[in-house]
Amino acid sequence: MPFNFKRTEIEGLVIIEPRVFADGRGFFLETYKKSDFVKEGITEEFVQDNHSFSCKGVLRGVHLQKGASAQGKLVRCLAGAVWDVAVDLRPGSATFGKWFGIELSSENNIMFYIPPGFGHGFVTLEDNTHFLYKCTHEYDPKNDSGIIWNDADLAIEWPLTDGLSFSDKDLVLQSFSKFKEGL
Ligand SMILES: Cc1cn([C@H]2C[C@H](O)[C@@H](COP(=O)(O)OP(=O)(O)O[C@H]3O[C@H](C)C(=O)[C@H](O)[C@H]3O)O2)c(=O)[nH]c1=O
Repeated sequence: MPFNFKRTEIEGLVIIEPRVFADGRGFFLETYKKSDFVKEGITEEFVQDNHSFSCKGVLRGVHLQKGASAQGKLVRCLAGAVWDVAVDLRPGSATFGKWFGIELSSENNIMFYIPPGFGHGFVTLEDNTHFLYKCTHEYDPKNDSGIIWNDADLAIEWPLTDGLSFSDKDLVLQSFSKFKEGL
């Protein structure tokens, strides 16, 4: 089996450890295989691939697309390292408002599947971090939404909190309570 799939305490989140084939030249690994992922229950079709590059201390998120534009994401770090966070924002979920964080890096090659309905964000732990991810819905800015990174109710434990850089948009994202009002 080229992938080791591990579940978390939040239903739907999947940690994926690819099998690394190392040899004298370097290594080879598969980053996605439909048949294995469908067997694991990750049946959504991926329709868009994204790539972001950041220096250390960049925090992107917490973002999601609303309604029918909700995106599932299969994320990984090609170079560098991130602390990646998924927040359960699925109305009616037993873990609504709960978050899960994991370090993804070019060292550990770990991938992370985040189903539609979750907020997603990460903070980069190293310079020259290249973050790649597959999405199950195309970009739909009309349905872009998010929650401020340091919302007290979500209480996400970010490993870096000082000297961070943000987009202007991320600095004025709504609170979790405001987000809930809109549901
Ligand atoms: C997401 C996206 C953005 N853009 C354009 C819109 C902006 O002009 C520019 C930068 O977008 P933004 O500042 O929203 O990029 P991030 O802050 O990295 O946003 C992402 O960060 C978190 C971690 C996510 O999980 C989402 O995929 C996404 O929200 O790229 C596009 O053209 N297509 C896209 O799919």
